[in-house]
Amino acid sequence: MALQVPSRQLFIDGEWREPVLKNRFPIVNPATEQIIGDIPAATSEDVDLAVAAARRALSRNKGKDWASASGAVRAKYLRAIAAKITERKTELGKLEAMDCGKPLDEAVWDIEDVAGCFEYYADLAEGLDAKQKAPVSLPMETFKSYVLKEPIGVVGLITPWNYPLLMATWKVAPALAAGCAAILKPSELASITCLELAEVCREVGLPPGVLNILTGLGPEAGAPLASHPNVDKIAFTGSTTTGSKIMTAAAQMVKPVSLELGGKSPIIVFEDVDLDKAAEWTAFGCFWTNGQICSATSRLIVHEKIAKEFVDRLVKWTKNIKISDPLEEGCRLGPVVSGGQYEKVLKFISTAKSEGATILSGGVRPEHLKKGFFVEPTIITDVTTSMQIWREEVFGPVLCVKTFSTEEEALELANDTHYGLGAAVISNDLERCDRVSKELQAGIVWINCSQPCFCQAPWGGNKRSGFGRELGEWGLENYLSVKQVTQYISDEPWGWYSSPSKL
Ligand SMILES: NC(=O)c1ccc[n+]([C@@H]2O[C@H](COP(=O)([O-])OP(=O)(O)OC[C@H]3O[C@@H](n4cnc5c(N)ncnc54)[C@H](O)[C@@H]3O)[C@@H](O)[C@H]2O)c1
Ligand SMILES: NCCCC=O
Ligand code: NA
Repeated sequence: MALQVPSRQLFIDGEWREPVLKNRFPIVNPATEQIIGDIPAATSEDVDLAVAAARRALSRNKGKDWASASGAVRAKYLRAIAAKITERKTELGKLEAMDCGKPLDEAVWDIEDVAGCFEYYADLAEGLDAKQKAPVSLPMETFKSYVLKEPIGVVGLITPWNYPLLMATWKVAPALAAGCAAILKPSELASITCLELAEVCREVGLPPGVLNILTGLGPEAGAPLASHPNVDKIAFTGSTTTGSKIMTAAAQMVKPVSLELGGKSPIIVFEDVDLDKAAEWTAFGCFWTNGQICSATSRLIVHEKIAKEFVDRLVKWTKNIKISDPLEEGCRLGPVVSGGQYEKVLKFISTAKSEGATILSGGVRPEHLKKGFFVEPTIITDVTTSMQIWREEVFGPVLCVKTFSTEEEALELANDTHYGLGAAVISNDLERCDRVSKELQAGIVWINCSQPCFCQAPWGGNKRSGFGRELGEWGLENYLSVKQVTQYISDEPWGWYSSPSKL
């Protein structure tokens, strides 16, 4: 059953605040196309207030309340947030499903991952205390040196709609663990659960200003955050086009950025596989989260010996996927996130057709669903490497297929992309898998699976998929600044200049 969406304001300085310009915009449930609530629309005026609140949070009590408190103190808040999220797991999962259209079972799984990620970074925050003052070995005994890891400062976190609360958490949890103060700007297409995170922070008594959450449009709320002179770093997940704009804005102030961008990831299926196991991973790799995963393995590269049988089997697996309202039991594919995204996905499919590809399966709205932004899982064959469908990210349930005859050819096809986020290889020959993994130009390689993601392991891409790594210890480093402290420990004078006392 659907839920009432809580009506919230912006979260600034530990309080709910109406946007300065008092605007709001509607939330649309993509499965029903109905308006189910509204969210506040922040503008640069609210960004200024949030940045000022974050600055105060860092300097309050000379930093002792947050930025220079021990990691153990911050870990307590992170664990309290994790506990509240776990308490509200079913409700948050439902709200997520209603907002972005992902099947309820997936949404609840995401919320569990959110709680797990806060717990994980609570552990790393505690670990940080022991790592302070790590000695650096120097070649001169007259000096000694150590390293301090300090929070970068005020960070702007800009996130997408495909995993609304999870993508936010991948940034918020390590930023807070590091001792930063943050301003989160979630996607205007799915912000409900991020506003609930604000409520959770309020309930656990997170110090005011440590996390501020501003909902609003990219150009109105995201852009002023990216270019704000008092924001010390921007961490962004979203499209390559927006990532490039953010990098340009940040460059004006030499502000560091980390960018998790789009992808067009390959999955290579060799001839020695178990067809059903490989078909299920191929379907999961592309159609999970309604195909809206940055790392979706949306280019199938299959050995020509098994191609016909494999693709037939794959079509059977996709025909078995339950497409329905995300809240219906057993749903495995919901609608894409919005009307705009629905039109975009259908346009990709019609362009593929007009360029000469074959829409082997899907490509249309499922007949039994008259409303909602639903697209059937789509498999496209007769693809050439110059076609748009091979080159550009669709961000919808669309898989394109090419065949290969040698390992070398498979790798050439796999690496034939400006992106470099994920890649998968399926084969029973594990030596081959290792060899291929080394050659794949991607930040994440899956062997005999596609998409599983653990908060302990690094996440991020190469080429136009961005740079920097989230998750794991790398995720924490994103929010830490390294300070070298070097001391002269000899009693002797330095002796470089002639001493005036000897004149
Ligand atoms: N690499 C990853 O880990 C990862 C994860 C999830 C999604 N993605 C990518 O995200 C994209 C889909 O998400 P999306 O449609 O929300 O992306 P998007 O780039 O349209 O929006 C992302 C965020 O940026 C904001 N934004 C838009 N214009 C802005 C501007 N000029 N200045 C500052 N902020 C601005 C948006 O409001 C939103 O919060 C896909 O390309 C996908 O591959 C990448
Ligand atoms: N499983 C999380 C993937 C995030 C990218 O879209
Ligand atoms: Na929505």
